Amino acid sequence: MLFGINIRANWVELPKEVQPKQQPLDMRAKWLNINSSAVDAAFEELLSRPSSSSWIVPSFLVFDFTLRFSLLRRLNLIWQLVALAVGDTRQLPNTYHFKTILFVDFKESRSHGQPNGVDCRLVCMLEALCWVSFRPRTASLSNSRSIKFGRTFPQPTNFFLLHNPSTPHVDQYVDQHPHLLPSSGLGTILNPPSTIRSLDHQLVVDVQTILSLSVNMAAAWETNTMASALPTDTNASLGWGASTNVAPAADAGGWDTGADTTAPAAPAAPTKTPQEHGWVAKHNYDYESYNKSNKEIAEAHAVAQAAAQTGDGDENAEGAEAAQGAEGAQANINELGGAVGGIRVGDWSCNAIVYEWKDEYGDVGPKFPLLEQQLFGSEFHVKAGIQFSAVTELNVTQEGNIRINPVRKFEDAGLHPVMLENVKLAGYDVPTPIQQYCLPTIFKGHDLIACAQTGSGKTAAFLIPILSKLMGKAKKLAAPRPNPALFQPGISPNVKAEPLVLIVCPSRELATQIFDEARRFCYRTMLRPCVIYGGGPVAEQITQLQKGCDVLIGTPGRLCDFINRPHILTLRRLRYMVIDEADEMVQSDWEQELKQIMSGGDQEEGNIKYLMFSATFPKVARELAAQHLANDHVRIKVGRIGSTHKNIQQDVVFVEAQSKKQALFDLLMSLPPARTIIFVNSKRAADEVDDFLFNLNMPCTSIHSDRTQREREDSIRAFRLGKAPVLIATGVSARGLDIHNVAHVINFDLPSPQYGGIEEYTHRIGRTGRIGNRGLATSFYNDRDADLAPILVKTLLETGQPVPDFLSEHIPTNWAPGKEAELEFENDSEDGDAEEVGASGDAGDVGAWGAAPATDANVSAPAASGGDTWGTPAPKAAAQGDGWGAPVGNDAWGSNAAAGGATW
Ligand SMILES: Nc1ncnc2c1ncn2[C@@H]1O[C@H](COP(=O)(O)OP(=O)(O)OP(=O)(O)O)[C@@H](O)[C@H]1O
Repeated sequence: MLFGINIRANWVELPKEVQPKQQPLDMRAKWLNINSSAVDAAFEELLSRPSSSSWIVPSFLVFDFTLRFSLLRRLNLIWQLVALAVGDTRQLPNTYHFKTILFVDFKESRSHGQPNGVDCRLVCMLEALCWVSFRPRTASLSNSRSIKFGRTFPQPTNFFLLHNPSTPHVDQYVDQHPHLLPSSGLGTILNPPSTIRSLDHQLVVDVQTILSLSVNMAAAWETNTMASALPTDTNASLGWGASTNVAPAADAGGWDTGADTTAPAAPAAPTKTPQEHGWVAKHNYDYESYNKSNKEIAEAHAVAQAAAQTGDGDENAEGAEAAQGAEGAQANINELGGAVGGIRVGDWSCNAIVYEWKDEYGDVGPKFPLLEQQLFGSEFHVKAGIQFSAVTELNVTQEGNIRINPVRKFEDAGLHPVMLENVKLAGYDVPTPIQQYCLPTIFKGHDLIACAQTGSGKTAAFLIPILSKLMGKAKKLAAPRPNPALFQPGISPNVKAEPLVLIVCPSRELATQIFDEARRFCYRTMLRPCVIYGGGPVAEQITQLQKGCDVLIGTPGRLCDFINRPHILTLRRLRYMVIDEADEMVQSDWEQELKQIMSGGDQEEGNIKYLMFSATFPKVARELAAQHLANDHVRIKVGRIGSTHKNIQQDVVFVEAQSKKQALFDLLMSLPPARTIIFVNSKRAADEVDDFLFNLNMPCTSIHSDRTQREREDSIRAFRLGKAPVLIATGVSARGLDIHNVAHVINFDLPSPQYGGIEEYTHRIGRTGRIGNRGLATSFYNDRDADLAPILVKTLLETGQPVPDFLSEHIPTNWAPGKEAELEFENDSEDGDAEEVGASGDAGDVGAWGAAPATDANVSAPAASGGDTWGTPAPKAAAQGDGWGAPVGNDAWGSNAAAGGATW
């Protein structure tokens, strides 16, 4: 049975008798039938190919892989379509097998374009194929999923891939996987690559026609009828079909205009392409790199590490570098495989290069110029911006029995000399306010809750003092470790990880980012940082731990997994535990994990200092957090808890739901191209928006929790490097991300209270306007966001942002310019006594933390003490208003502004 029909693009319902009756087969999938003569001829050609007579029903299955589903949904879709296609043997007299399965793979869109996307799709296809050919009469759909590769096909199957030339990776994939060919016994694939290619040429035009008709399957999924998924409304005002998912004409490859066709008029094409507007070309993936096996990656890694860390060390470094000359240095960088920040293309973030300590180094390790360049020299690091001084205007409030004297200069902080050098190498001239208070607090050994705006340097606020303090003691405290020169995974004796510092954070991306920062500050020291996170390669993470691990950064699930394997990880030596994004950690689903981690060591009571950090800290989270800390813990906040920064311009525009995608595209095309993050509230929306923009040639990528870890890391890397300067993300996956030159954040969906509300809003927009840079945040608002409106308006007023007319009813009645301090924010209110201690004048933010009355027991700033006798004098409380360093000229749109030549 061939489900053929006419070119008028009807989506024809599956005949009643083969419609599945029960879940999970109760799908709304329908058949796309095409009657174009050219396509039909090609189909006939396919059908005429030899096949086993044992096939009961020759039929076609057309899979449209242009859809952007998560891996799970893709699998479900495939399974369910296959089930539909073969018929339900419980309902039908015969088993329907396919003679031919035709996979239409025509468009490289983001998730498809990703290397793992390719693998996933082909794996899905092959699994589907296995299943179709193999399905026992009694097998249920769920059982069938357990069918694995390696089983031989009972009958030959024709397996076709149709794809257009813009997706050469399919050919590459088949070329690189000869085991898929018949000789392996894994079925008969009658179209070796050459056939695929010739088929491709025959059919490409028609495939594009199919494409133009089938793009909207996703909408049909929801609407119960494929017909409604087709554009029926030309909606002249927008130039788009009523269905927001309908692809634009620019992408569609043209509608068929045959005589019997009543195809809708194509929507108006955008007048300019993104590239004409100055956006970089959309990014093609480097499949060669990403298809490397873990073994190949590990080998390249070993070579690179050796290249980065050779030479006699410090004293010769300058001379060696000079001798190397520009050419030599370049050659060495090339040996790092085009690595940026010590991570090569295609490598896992957990395998990024770290400084490998050798026993013969004495107290301080030698310099390695190439490694130094990788760690500190990247142009992709966030640099302090022109508005750095604005950070100092914020009031600092501290609370608790202890009073901390801030340090105004790194030189006065009693840092280990190597740390001081690393701080300079990182380009930090002066500490930010949160650092001014955290450094002495941590040096003095207090537990701490610290709250400061997004992008204000909280990571360094804990890393610098902790690592500096440990540097002098590492030899005494650290666990034994193998000689890095001799270490061989699987052969060297197993050494368990016994970190001194544990940093826990909610997202994988944040974990790897903190790891990057730790790699910098551990440079030339014995302290070895490692990162472990879900989705990453377990074996490789264990290998890293076995090389030595003094500073461990991790996400809760993977941490608990390793803690439960005491031969891999023990917390018995732990001295510091840091919980980053602490409000998220204490409030979310991690209660069990956090409990296990906090009590997971057999350390002596009181040995561990607990430190909690976040930019937002609702009262309930603060109370929960405080339960984990010592009674005399210090609490520090910079500005109002959860406040946004006035370096971020916040625009709110009214956009109806159905117009959002068009509005988004128009917005991106109305501003100079610049690195942009677009936030949505669901994984599905992330997929859809990404598809929409990508099909309009916007250089975008996306990330959410259903993506494989490979895809996630690759997306972030592409965004960080500017290859894909538009990132679509769900909120959680982007918490804490610190990416150079993010000039624009767009809330495509505002975070309603069930999506994190105003705290989530603060974190999202805080991806721009970091560390003194200016940024723009645009939020799409419509009536569905009314719940958020009152607090959103106060947030706007607090930093002097204009309130749009449609939100003016939410302006508090007693509001007047200059009364920012009187705005009431529920989550900031407490009833205690606190002392405002820092920064410029304007009192008005007192009493945020409550609890014990403040005493005047000034704690002097740290002398070079605690065994770290590094000879630096104890810092004096410097006068306020140390300049914040020269502006680095990193203005909101900065150098990106130039149309036609955006630099990322
Ligand atoms: N003293 C400093 N001078 C210059 N740059 C700094 C300084 N301290 C930190 N930075 C840089 O500022 C950027 C933001 O820091 P970080 O990511 O720690 O912010 P954060 O406060 O943790 O933000 P979020 O709440 O969004 O996670 C980083 O790129 C960091 O390297």
